Amino acid sequence: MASTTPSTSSPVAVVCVGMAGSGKTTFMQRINSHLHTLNTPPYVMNLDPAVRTVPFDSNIDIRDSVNYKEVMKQYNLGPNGGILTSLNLFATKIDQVLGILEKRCLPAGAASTTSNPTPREQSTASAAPAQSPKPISHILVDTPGQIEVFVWSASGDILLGSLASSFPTVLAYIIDTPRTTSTSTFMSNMLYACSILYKTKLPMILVFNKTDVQDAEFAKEWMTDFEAFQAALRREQEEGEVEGGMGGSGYMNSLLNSMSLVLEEFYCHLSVVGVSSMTGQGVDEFFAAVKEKAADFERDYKPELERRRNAREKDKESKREKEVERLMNDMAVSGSGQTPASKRKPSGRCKDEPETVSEAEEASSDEDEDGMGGGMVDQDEDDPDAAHDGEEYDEEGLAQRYRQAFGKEGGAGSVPSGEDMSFAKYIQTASLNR
Ligand SMILES: Nc1nc2c(ncn2[C@@H]2O[C@H](COP(=O)(O)OP(=O)(O)OP(=O)(O)O)[C@@H](O)[C@H]2O)c(=O)[nH]1
Repeated sequence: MASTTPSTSSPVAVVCVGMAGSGKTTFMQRINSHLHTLNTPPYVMNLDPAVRTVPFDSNIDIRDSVNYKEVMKQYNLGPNGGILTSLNLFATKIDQVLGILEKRCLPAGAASTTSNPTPREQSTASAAPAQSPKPISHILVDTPGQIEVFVWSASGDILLGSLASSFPTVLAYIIDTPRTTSTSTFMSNMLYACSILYKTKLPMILVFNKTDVQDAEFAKEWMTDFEAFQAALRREQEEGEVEGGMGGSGYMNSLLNSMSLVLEEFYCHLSVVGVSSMTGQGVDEFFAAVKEKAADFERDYKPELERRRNAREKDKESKREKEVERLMNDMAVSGSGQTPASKRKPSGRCKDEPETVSEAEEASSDEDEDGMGGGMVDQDEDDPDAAHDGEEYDEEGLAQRYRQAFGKEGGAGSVPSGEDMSFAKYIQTASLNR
């Protein structure tokens, strides 16, 4: 997978997520036209496969690669399954997508991969920001309305993780302000935002949208002043008691009270802006928050991302080493003078040694479950030449792999003797008997 260390001149990726109808697409349209007005056109990606029309020009559009309706038909899926599968299919092209993004958006020489332009790129080449004299400062990403399909799916993980490995990435969580004025819907929205922050581990901006209909000051106050939230809660309770509504529920109130205390810490990590995608009010404030969060990404989030990536690599490496060690042990068990006599059967075969390939595979998978070894797969993953399919998985290939394993561990002089090859021999015998 392509990975480039983002430099300070890297564009910032702004990923818009939010509940259905919160105004993601309208917001994207607004910030897109704002950047065009400033003569700093962004690079735009649409990841919503189900949207019929997009009110802005996108440089990369998932609908060019995946036909959502066809996916639903072919896999016999409903709308959400169709979106999820379309995203999965698109995620398989992430290397290509990153290649294009890096080529178009990173300063010359910084891109780690190259790629051919997509048909859309070719067709919109004249309007593409790549041709613009100014470097790209922002990558804008619109996501499907079904927020959970993107945020909680493996493909969403892959897309966000890949983006963040190449560019400072910021989440813009769009909130429908007029529908968040009650303490309970406000708290539900905050908990959802908290879960996304926890899941993605990316810096987040809360965008209270539609401020032309409902001012967002109340929300900002609730997030900074615990007592203001409590007062609103009491007010709702009194109204609820008068009207006999849910506001009077003692359980709900104490839960909301506690949640607001718990979330105080979470609020500190967020930037909050009120925006009207209709009028453009608050957009400057939003871009100031993007700048701040991009700096946070470089300072706090990137080292953590790199730490996790290194830990994954280390884990992979140690699994590979364990696997080679296991093979060495297997061969030692079958070889002469290396296994204690007490552990051997009279035939020379260890009592735990499997008789057939399927037994060996079972044993290997048992070990994997126990966390004892990474299996053969890891080795093959990193050695495409070692990849095989049924017919080619012959004894010669096996012998060669054993020789390689020995060569790696014990040097050229440690190629096993005829007797030491007994493990390979029994596999040969087993495969002849199959
Ligand atoms: N008054 C007002 N209406 C808005 C604003 N932003 C969006 N809307 C309206 O909210 C509705 C939903 O907007 P969209 O942009 O389609 O929302 P979305 O989140 O992209 O929707 P899905 O992708 O279908 O989930 C539309 O009717 C918009 O016109 C705003 O700032 N003010």
